[in-house]
Amino acid sequence: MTLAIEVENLCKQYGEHQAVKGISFTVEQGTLFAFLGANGAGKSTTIEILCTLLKKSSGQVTINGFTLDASNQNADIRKSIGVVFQQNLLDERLTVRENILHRGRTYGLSKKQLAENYQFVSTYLHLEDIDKHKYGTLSGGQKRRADIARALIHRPQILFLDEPTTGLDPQTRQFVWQAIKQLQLETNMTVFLTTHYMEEAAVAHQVVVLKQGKIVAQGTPDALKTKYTYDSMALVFKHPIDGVKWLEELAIPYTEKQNIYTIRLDSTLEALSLLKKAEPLISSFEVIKGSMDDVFIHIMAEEDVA
Ligand SMILES: Nc1ncnc2c1ncn2[C@@H]1O[C@H](COP(=O)(O)OP(=O)(O)OP(=O)(O)O)[C@@H](O)[C@H]1O
Repeated sequence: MTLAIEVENLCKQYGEHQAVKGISFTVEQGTLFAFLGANGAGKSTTIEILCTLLKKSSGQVTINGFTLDASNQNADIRKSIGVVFQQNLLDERLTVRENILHRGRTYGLSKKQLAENYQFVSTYLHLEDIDKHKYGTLSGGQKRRADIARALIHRPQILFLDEPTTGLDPQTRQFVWQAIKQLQLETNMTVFLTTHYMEEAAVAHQVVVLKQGKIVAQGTPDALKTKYTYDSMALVFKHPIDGVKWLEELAIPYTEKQNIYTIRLDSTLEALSLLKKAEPLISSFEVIKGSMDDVFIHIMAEEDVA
């Protein structure tokens, strides 16, 4: 196992305010890593430190084997990463192609290499239809594609994405997200992502949840779901009175809302045996899997960390 990112006891102080309070985690090379937290949890601060844009107050960070803030190693880190921020950074007056090629030249890529890399990013981000358009004239989704392409032009080993799909309509969001996932899978690139969309975090290899500058949960999406959520089944009875009697006879705890009775399951399979028994009584049912949304809501509702 090769580690792309190692963070140990990282702290960041803004004057009196401690935004990041001694966090430690690692990211395996070639994986999709989701860094979650409510607004103000310290995600952007952490990303900016890892990307060499902000000085840490203390702690150790290693990116692609280079030590942050060690002599001359920040330049090596910068060459080995690509970053997409929440705000757009490209020049509005230049075309998409001009912007991206200009960026590539700053890495000292040869003409041939630049052309090859442009072809590579264009394939994943589908730039064909926008590459001659001025960046300033593009829609939000088109800009995002160009932003990601710019971050990839030097073929970095790690791509940092700070809320890459925020503000996009659902269709565009899905398009951008598919491109990111495809890239990660096919090129074995490490993707470090912050997002407020839990369905994106649900496909990550590893998730870290930050709250008020501290890590409050981490693990695979499945492990987090097992720990913080449960599956349930919603039942609609033909006659609610009979349904309630049945639930009470079997001592099954339930909640009721608008004549929909929800019960907790130990596993989705438990639904099968219950449904066999309940079949004559019910008019419909739904088995509901615990989701990453539930995980996030549960963690955020827990006692505040000191
Ligand atoms: N330059 C700064 N000076 C002082 N405080 C700052 C600065 N930047 C961020 N903060 C504070 O540090 C904390 C963490 O902010 P940060 O932007 O890292 O959070 P975040 O998790 O990325 O939030 P969001 O999801 O809203 O982007 C917040 O309380 C914020 O107000």
